[in-house]
Amino acid sequence: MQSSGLSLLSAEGEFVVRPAHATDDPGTLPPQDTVFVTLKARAQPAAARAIASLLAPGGVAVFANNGIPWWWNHRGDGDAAPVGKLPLLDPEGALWSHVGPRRAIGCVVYSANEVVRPGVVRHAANNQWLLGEPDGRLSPRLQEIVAVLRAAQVRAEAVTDLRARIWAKLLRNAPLNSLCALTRLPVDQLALEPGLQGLLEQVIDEIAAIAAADGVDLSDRATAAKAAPRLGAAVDGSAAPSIRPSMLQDALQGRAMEVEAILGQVQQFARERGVATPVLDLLVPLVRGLDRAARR
Ligand SMILES: NC(=O)C1=CN([C@@H]2O[C@H](COP(=O)(O)OP(=O)(O)OC[C@H]3O[C@@H](n4cnc5c(N)ncnc54)[C@H](OP(=O)(O)O)[C@@H]3O)[C@@H](O)[C@H]2O)C=CC1
Ligand SMILES: CC(C)(CO)C(=O)C(=O)O
Repeated sequence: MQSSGLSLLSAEGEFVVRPAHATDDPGTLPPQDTVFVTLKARAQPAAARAIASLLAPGGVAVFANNGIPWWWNHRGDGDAAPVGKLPLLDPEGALWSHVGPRRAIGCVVYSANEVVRPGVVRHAANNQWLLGEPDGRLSPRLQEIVAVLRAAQVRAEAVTDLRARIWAKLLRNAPLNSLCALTRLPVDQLALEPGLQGLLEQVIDEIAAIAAADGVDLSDRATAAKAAPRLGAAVDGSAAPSIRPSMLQDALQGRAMEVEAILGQVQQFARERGVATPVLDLLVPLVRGLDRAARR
């Protein structure tokens, strides 16, 4: 990025941006009003101090992530309660104590991408970014950030029901990311194997049942996710190119996987709410094992 900028390759065209600053040392940057965190969930706790030190007074960190975010239990009633922290996602509470959920904004991303070489990203499908406050308010800071993104041609939207949107995206990520990582198949080839299609549908039903226990009705979306699994994250109806979900990309490169954000914490919620999840119960240890092997 320092030498050649950041390139985006896409069917809609290609462009190169030259960032004003590109550094691996956030300490060299001045305080920021907004920090976009696009780290995998697993990398966030170790970066908590660096993220916090980048924030100007009144600054906010936007966490653009798949799965359950670390701030999930913050609903606007104080951030000191230890019960708020989710140990599977924030084991030492570093995100909770250094960044703090009051300085977090969540973001659900429908945009399939892969880094093909350093500084070069291939964009496969979709461009929808749903941003929301943990307490569901349509705050001025939320609206300002969405306006900045929209001015940059990013299809961003401020939402007041982010947790429901997170559940809806999990209908795709829990089955697709895990089954693609375990089989090494891209999304468009999963449906060619009848047994995999069946598993995928069962995971979708389990996610919908856990969401229902959390007060979120995903029946229609679950039906749609089963009907068009080959579309992956496609929300615009366009034909899906071959998509390798981020967890498959991690598996192929021997990187840590987002097991807990996409599967483990979801299973934990199911247990707390008494929802039976036989397929998730099988997938969680399998993907944890895959993750362990990939990182050896
Ligand atoms: N890829 C996709 O299509 C989609 C991804 N998502 C979600 O978006 C989030 C980000 O995923 P994705 O973009 O695929 O992830 P990637 O792994 O492609 O990118 C993460 C980046 O973080 C960098 N990084 C890791 N640790 C640090 C650190 N301590 N400080 C600074 N940079 C660091 C990595 O650098 P390096 O490469 O040098 O290690 C890498 O460039 C995830 O939650 C994912 O689930 C959501 C929708 C679609
Ligand atoms: C596969 C995709 C694009 C949507 O399911 C995704 O969110 C990911 O790669 O993690």
